[in-house]
Amino acid sequence: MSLDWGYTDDNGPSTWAEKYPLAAGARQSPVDIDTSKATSDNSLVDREIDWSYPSNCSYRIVNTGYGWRVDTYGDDTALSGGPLSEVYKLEQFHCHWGATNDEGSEHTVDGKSYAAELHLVHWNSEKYSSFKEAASQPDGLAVLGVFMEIGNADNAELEKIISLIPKIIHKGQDSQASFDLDFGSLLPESKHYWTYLGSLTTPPCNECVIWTVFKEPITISERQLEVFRSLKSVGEEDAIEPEEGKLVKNYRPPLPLGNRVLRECGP
Ligand SMILES: NS(=O)(=O)/N=C1/NCCO1
Ligand SMILES: [Zn+2]
Repeated sequence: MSLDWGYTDDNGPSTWAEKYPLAAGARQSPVDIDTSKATSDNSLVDREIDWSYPSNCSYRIVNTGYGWRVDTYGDDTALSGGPLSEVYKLEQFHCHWGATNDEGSEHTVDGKSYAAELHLVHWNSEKYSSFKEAASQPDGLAVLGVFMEIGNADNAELEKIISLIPKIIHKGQDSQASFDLDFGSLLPESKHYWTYLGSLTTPPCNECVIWTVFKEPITISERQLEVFRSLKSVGEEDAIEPEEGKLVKNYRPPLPLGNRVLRECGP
């Protein structure tokens, strides 16, 4: 069964509002980060953003049909401070990329795209009893956005995930693995970021996300990015030509910031 949304001309971002009306809202993500509009806020400095993730844990990686997603098991994870008033738990992380290296990130900075963007999705476990409930609330989710640019070397931490992708080439396939993932290495050294109120960038595009987009990118190699692009959006049983159904891009282009406030922490 084909997806009722995706990233092709037939089911891509320009069509989503037909089936998912929230996608046409005024608090949508991603946005282009116009650095001239960013305002500093001392409260972001006073309460430094802080995270705690386990070093070794079992994870499930799944091909959702629109990318890879690593489901974590939330316990022993915590994200707090910065723009957040409560403690949030890590639910999952995933990535967005493009067909070529000059596109792929969802957020852009002064019109510049990066080659990919990593999203660590957290939910407000202090106020709400489940991820599903939190995803229906304006302060329910906190997503960390990390830009990825092409570097000469492989990203060793990402390689632990990328090495599993050949097991989930087709939509619906998953793989269970326990590995010692150093999340700290998936995040940039600098804690400087932009933050604004937005939405999920995938349907149903709920306007429930407090976004934190780090200013400093991490690196990924061209080879590693090509592995992302080898994923397929169709199931193994879907008889299509080998080159068809490749997930060469899965990013939503920016939406208007409108009258939302864009704050920054750090130069
Ligand atoms: N790209 S995103 O905004 O993180 N999208 C989602 N969807 C479910 C959880 O995060
Ligand atoms: Zn995402």
